[in-house]
Amino acid sequence: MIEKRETAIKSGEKADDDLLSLLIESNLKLFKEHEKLKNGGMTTEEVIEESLEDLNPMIKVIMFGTVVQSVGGCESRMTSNNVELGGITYPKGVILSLPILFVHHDTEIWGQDAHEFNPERFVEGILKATMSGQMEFFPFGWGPRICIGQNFAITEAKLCLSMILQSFSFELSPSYIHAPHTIITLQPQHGTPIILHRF
Ligand code: HEM
Repeated sequence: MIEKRETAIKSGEKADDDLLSLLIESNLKLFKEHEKLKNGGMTTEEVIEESLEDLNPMIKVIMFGTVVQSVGGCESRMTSNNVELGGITYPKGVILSLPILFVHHDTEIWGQDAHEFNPERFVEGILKATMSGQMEFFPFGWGPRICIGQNFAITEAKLCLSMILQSFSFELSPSYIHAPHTIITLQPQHGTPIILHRF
């Protein structure tokens, strides 16, 4: 199956709209730059082996998420007819997306301390944390295209933090530079150097 699809993609045929073709296409691109390819190419086994071993699992997840969002997202997020939302009429063909970062920092929703890291605002639940009492916190998106990794990501974060906190206390290193930026999710541009103290 892999060989058949690879031949089709290499000969310029439009790839099928499914996961296998997306993976083969991105693998072909990656392996074009791979040294081994210059020495006669790779077997299907090597492609499978390499794609499983060489690719950092997190990069695979991000690539997949990005591909799914850019390929599938545009079709499902585009207005198919004129629609009215919040008093504004959008014509057919407009791509709508949720400005998560802006909504999460809106002082009209969260109050004057919207820009402060204050997890205690959620102490009585998410609805009570907003001025409107409405659901306006959606870090993983919402609706049918909500992040499929939500439960995994939350469990992983809780697990990692609780394992670290069992053995270490930690503080932010003075070398930390506060420069958050967004690549799908909000990230520290220069990393987050921390100093660990073993108990
Ligand atoms: C803190 C970690 C994460 C955050 C904040 C996050 C956030 C998001 C957001 C905002 C979306 C877009 C939802 C939408 O379009 O409405 C999304 C989609 C997606 N995420 Fe995540 N995500 C995280 C971790 C993960 C993990 C660990 C995985 C996989 C194991 C993952 C897989 C995906 C996939 C496949 C989609 C596309 C879903 C679709 O369009 O149907 N994410 N994520």
